Amino acid sequence: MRNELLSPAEMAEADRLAIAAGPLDGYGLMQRAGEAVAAIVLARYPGAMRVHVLCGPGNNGGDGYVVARLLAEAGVDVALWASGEPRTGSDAALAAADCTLERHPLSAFTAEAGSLVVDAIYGAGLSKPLSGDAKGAVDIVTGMNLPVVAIDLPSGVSDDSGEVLGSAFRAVVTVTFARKKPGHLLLPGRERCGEIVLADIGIREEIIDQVAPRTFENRPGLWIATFPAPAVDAHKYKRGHTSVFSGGPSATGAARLSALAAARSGAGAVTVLSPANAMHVNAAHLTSIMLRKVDAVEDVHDLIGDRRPSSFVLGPGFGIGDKARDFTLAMLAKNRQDGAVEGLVLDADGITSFRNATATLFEAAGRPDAPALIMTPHEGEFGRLFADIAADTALSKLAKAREAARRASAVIVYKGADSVIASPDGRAAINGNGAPWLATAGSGDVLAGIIAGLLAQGMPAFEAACAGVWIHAEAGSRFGPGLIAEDLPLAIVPVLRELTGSAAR
Ligand SMILES: NC(=O)C1=CN([C@@H]2O[C@H](COP(=O)(O)OP(=O)(O)OC[C@H]3O[C@@H](n4cnc5c(N)ncnc54)[C@H](O)[C@@H]3O)[C@@H](O)[C@H]2O)[C@@H](O)CC1
Ligand SMILES: Nc1ncnc2c1ncn2[C@@H]1O[C@H](COP(=O)(O)OP(=O)(O)O)[C@@H](O)[C@H]1O
Ligand SMILES: [K+]
Repeated sequence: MRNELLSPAEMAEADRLAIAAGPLDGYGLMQRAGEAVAAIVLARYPGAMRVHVLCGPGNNGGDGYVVARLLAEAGVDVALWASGEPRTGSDAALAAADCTLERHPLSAFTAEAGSLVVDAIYGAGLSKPLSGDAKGAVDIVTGMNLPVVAIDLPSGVSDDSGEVLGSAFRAVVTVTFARKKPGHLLLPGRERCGEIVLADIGIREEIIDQVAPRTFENRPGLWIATFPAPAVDAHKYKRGHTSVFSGGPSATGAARLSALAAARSGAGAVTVLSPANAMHVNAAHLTSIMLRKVDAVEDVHDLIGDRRPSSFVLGPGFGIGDKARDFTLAMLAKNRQDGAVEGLVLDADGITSFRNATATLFEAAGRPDAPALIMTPHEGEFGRLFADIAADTALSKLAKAREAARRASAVIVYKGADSVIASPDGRAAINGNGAPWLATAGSGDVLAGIIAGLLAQGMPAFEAACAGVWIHAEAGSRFGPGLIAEDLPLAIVPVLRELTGSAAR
């Protein structure tokens, strides 16, 4: 299954190109869409006493008229409710003309317990918050807790941002066409869609290739081709060396979590870089992970010269201030070529340290041949580096991450229940396999370590970030209740095993 997500403009373009290429015209695509929805309704609700089909004035409503006609032809008791007249000459007007069922005004909508609702009020064309008869219908259906099958999107959910505009249906199943849309994955939209069924309406792969979408669902297919596996003649440094900066004596655990995660993700060698006064604490808790004293910037240069770690993590438990800034800039000043530093994962305190020095950081990251910078902010940290972007209510989480990545010349992992990974080259992915069990202290430290471990093994920065987010989320979701961050490095092992198996096929 392909992973592209289509924005409203891209979906409209795909429709246009598909119609131009034939053989289906706009009404033909609409009939395919309606057929797909009717088939789902008949398969999932064979015993539905009554189906209420709610049609809006646009093409989403057009799909609804097709569904109403097909269900009635199949012998279902259908009640048809309409909000507004389809525009003369539109595909929806053709669909409405072909549907001879009696039409009731949506403003008079009533339903009975045990009935099913097909929501065809608004889809991709949603332009403002639901009001009037549409909002009234949502209130009635929600109040009665009736099952809803949504066409394309639950009405009220923005397909671009996943925002709920005013109010929205909560669907059991949402049937969408050609590809999913960002609003199916971004919160709160994802929660309103229920199960998402993707229907083929005859928009071929070549058409999607022509549209060339830059947004993806974060699934293994997106990055498995670059997922690392050790070569037959691998030795530990060849598998990749990750170094993780530790905080002072009372803040060392976070770095060790990152280090362990980097090692589990396959880096052949991992070193914790510790201030002198925390060496004993770290030494007491490390076994296979190496330890090295690093107090000053010169120590960072020496380490890179001697041990050549290919990736770093800086931030977890590190402390905020000059030292974090100096170390970060020292690493970003190295050249990537000749196998020197591949990249740096900047997390937590590392991010916050640049709150008042963003231009310096972004400039360093934007230098040609600079190591890749991957930043992993949660919402609070994101606002510290990108206050104006964070405050812009016109931007979706996807657009915010994308704009931040471009500005910072960095891969941005904008964390949360719907993490977005964005590359400065414009690609972005939305993650959907997480679970709230991951909201536990130290979980982010583990994520930073997994990404750095993959980076050290030669995975490109965007792919490493996407893979890290997916693996972390998958491990946490499978583990479930009781998860603490210490469990995560081991919990990723079965996930890695499956990925390695599938990469080998
Ligand atoms: N031929 C095609 O282009 C196809 C379109 N498809 C369907 O067409 C849908 C998109 O159709 P449209 O672009 O006509 O858009 P919609 O049917 O989603 O919306 C129709 C119009 O309603 C108005 N509107 C939007 N939100 C409103 C609100 N809150 N209050 C009052 N009025 C509002 C707007 O003027 C909008 O253009 C897709 O979601 C999909 O279901 C599918 O049939 C596949 C083929
Ligand atoms: N409700 C949730 N559902 C899924 N993933 C979540 C949820 N809440 C947090 N996460 C994930 O858990 C991790 C938490 O990281 P972070 O906020 O940095 O925590 P910490 O600083 O304690 O390590 C992130 O990867 C985030 O995406
Ligand atoms: K809808």
